[in-house]
Amino acid sequence: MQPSDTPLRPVTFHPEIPAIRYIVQTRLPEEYRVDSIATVNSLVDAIKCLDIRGAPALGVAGAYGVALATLTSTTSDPEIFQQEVSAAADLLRSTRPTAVNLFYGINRVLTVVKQEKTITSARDRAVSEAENVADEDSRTCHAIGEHGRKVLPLSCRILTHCNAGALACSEWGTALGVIRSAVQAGTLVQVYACETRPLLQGARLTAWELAQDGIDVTVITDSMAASLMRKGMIDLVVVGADRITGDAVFNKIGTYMHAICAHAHEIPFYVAAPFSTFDEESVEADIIVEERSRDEIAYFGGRRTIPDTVNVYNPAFDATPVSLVTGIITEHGIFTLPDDLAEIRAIRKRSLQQDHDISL
Ligand SMILES: CSC[C@@H](O)[C@@H](O)C(=O)COP(=O)(O)O
Repeated sequence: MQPSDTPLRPVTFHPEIPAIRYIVQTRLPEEYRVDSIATVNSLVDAIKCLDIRGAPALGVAGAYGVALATLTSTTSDPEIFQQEVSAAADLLRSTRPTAVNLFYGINRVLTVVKQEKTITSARDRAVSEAENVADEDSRTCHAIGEHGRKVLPLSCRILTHCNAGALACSEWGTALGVIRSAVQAGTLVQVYACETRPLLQGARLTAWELAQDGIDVTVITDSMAASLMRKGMIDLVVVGADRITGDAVFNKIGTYMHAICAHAHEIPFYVAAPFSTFDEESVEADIIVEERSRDEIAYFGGRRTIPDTVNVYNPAFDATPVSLVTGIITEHGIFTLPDDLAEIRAIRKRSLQQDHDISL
């Protein structure tokens, strides 16, 4: 079991080996296991099967993956080296299409690699930029927590969906970061974690994380949420996001249903996400929603639950129109769309410029 006094980091990089270590999230809660991988191909497999998952953690894994590619390349030709690292980045980009943070992390490291003339300097820059992506994400999550906790009443019952916690980030979490910061500041919080069909990230991961921290958490099935709201048992909803376009928030399938129910019951619905989750120049229709395998729905606990001849539709995410979102809690404060679009654009432009300046 994870020692309780160290921050929970689901993915870490060990350039001296070189290897990426990660908490095998598909094994939780039965087993807390940390595995090690030494190739980009193994990282691709770990991402595809959701051993590593959650938007910001995918960004960190993508960044580490590109850094790993620089260290595992055996060529001494700088041109071939650049080609190999770019091919590894393409492979990592092909793993999951919806969470924009994955592309953000990969591109940050690839950009610095491309600026270097020698293999040695490219490796050094890649390793330190990948660590920057991870460290920035953990600072960002703490800032999101600080901004978010201020909107919570002193005692509240919060509904969340999927896992937007430390396991989905570098540490602390986005939605669960808000909860952790609130608890730390003395707010009395009771969390209802929706189990999150079909892969149960809420039941397996959110419940595990919060229980580890001694935070009051109760798991409910996804279909119970509306009824709890109607009974006055929920004060607000906080979820994470995989991508935020100018008009919609993409998050785990089922999120939209909670947003509609919250709206019907006049319950605030917050999204907690870093700026790296914004894709504000796109709109909902531009985004590819990942469709996952039939077996994730057709089997439960190893047993078949659907006749073989019957179709299954398994989109991993849904889109919630921004009109249903009370506020987007970020590291720079709380925003609403479309009202704050210009400000979001300006902040994004400034931080992209900063990244550029730092990397030159
Ligand atoms: C801070 S994580 C936000 C989202 O990535 C999370 O809510 C989610 O939908 C994760 O989906 P997953 O398919 O488990 O990667």
